[in-house]
Parts: sequence; structure tokens; C-alpha cells
Amino acid sequence: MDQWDRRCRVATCTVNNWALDFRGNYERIVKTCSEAYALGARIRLGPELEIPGYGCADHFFELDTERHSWEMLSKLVEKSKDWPELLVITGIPTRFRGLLYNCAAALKNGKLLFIRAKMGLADDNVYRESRWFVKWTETFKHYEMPLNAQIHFEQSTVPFGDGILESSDNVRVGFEICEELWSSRSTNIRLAEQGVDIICNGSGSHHILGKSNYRINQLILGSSAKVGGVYLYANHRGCDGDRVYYDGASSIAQNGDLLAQIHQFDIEDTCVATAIVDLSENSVFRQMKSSDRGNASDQKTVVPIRFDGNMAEGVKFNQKCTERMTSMVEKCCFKN
Ligand SMILES: NC(=O)CC[C@H](N)C(=O)O
Repeated sequence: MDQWDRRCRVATCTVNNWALDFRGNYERIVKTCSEAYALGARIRLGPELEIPGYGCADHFFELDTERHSWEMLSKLVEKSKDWPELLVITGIPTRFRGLLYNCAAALKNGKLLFIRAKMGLADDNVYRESRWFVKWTETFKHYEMPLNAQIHFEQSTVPFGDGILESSDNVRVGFEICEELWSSRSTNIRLAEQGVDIICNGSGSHHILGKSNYRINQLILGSSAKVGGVYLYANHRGCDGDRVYYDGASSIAQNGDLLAQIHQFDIEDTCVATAIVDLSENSVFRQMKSSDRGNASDQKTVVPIRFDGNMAEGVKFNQKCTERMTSMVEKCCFKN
């Protein structure tokens, strides 16, 4: 059963990573994890495919891109022992059954916990993801994937596919990778129905005039106002070698309110934002909507992937949850 006091500090970040700059990308990821950890965060989310860089394009056809990405992931898993209480979510291409998937990887304290494969690929506009990747189609199913013996991990397998993570103190973490939010069948709906507390969206979303207004106000805040829960969104910022500009604005929202946001345009290579959220507010918010309670109870219960560690402790009872940012300020920021 959930505990009553469920305050947790969560972190999102923006990185200016470069396609194929494996070492540089690794350093920037480490910097954001260290900063998030120093601020007391229990989870740190990074953008889509942040290890190789989002815009590797046809380099995703080369095995070296995967290989070097996994070498960096192995280093990051080892490094995560420096931040034992921090759940790190990063982005990496992964081959399963001979097919290449665009994935989020979850790791903590020296252990790779889960590889979650993207379930809706982006192919409109400038996106061409299905040229290199296939989508995962088995909802809430995962398999034990053997890890490549040529790369060092202290484990021989990792769960791969779709699923929900659950901490020792029952905080549920789910994944919706970029385009899955844009789809009218957004993953966040079924995650909320399973009582997911924190929805993680690592994205590679480029700048078009007016797009971030839609992305933040309609999609992120709109979804979170509808399904409830904490919504962590991380985006790249800058040009990563391709001909587009990613426009950051990594955000933290809860139950329709914006709690924190990193600038859309800036010259910093890395930025971290955190917020203290009371996860009990998710239950209260969802409890108030009887139609959704009915929909949720119709769904089969998904068995989560458990991991060691408490997420909702370490925040003192008298520490206030982060103030809500006003939507007026938000809307002014996002005419673009
Ligand atoms: N990387 C993606 O999945 C991109 C999704 C979305 N269409 C966007 O423009 O942000």
C-alpha cells in the first residue's frame, strides 16, 4: 500500500548533445546527473537517444553507432554508483531479435534496470525514424534480453520491451517516448490507468514557429491535466549535426500545472531543473474523476518491474512542494 507522505524531488535536463560525439555526450550526461543528485533529486530524465545524439541519421545503419553507445552506457552504469539513490533515464539505440529500437534506458546504482522501446515512431515533417528503427508493439510486455558479453555489465540480462518500474516504496515510473505523446492514442493514458506516478518523456523535438506552444500547453499540460500524475519532459537544445535546431524547454508538470521549465533558447550546454512533488496529489487528482477510475478498473493489472531504493523519502515534511508557475507567464513564453 502507498505511504501517505510521498514527497520526492524530480529532475529533468536539457543537453546540447552532438551526433556521434559519444565521449562528449557521456560527459554532459554525467554532469547533469551529478547536478541533479547534488540537488537531492531521486530521478533524472534526459532526452531521446541522448547517448549517440538524436540526429545520427544513416549512421544508425552502422553497428559502430550501437557499439559505442553501449560502451558509454556501460560506463554510465558504473558511474551511477556515485549517485546511489538516483534513478537515471537516458536514451540509446538497442538491438533485440536482430531489429533496432529507439529506447529509453533506466539505471541505478550500478545496475541496468530496464530498456523501454519506443512504441510509435516519428516519420512526419523532418523525421524519418522508421528508416532506421522498428517500433515495439507488445503493450506492457517485456523479455529478458541477454547483454552483449563484449561490453562489461555486472549482470548478464536486462528486461527489454514495454513495462512499468516500481521502487521499494512503490513509486511507479512509466515511459512515453517523444512521438507517443503526439499520437491521439498517447501512452500516458494507459500509464495513468496503471497508477503510474511519474511519466518520463525523453524527446528529440525540433524548433518550428509555434510548435513549442502546442507541445507544452496542449500536449504536456493538456495530457497531465487529463490523466494526472507527474510529467517529466526532456528535450535536446541546439543543432546536433543535422539541419534542425532542437528547442529545449524541458519541463516538469503535475496534474496540469507547470512546476519548472528550462529555457527554450540558451547558450549553456547543459541545464538541470528540479521540483519537489507530492506524489499523493496524483492519487487525489485521479480519485476525483470517476469516469477515469471506471476506465482504469476495466484494465488488467500490469506486474511492474521492481527495483531497490526509496524515491519518496529524503524530502523533509516541512519542505514545501514547488510553487506552480502561472499559465499566463507560460503562454507568453510560447508564442514561438
Ligand atoms: N522525436 C520525435 O518523436 C518527434 C515527435 C514530434 N512529432 C515532434 O515534432 O516533436
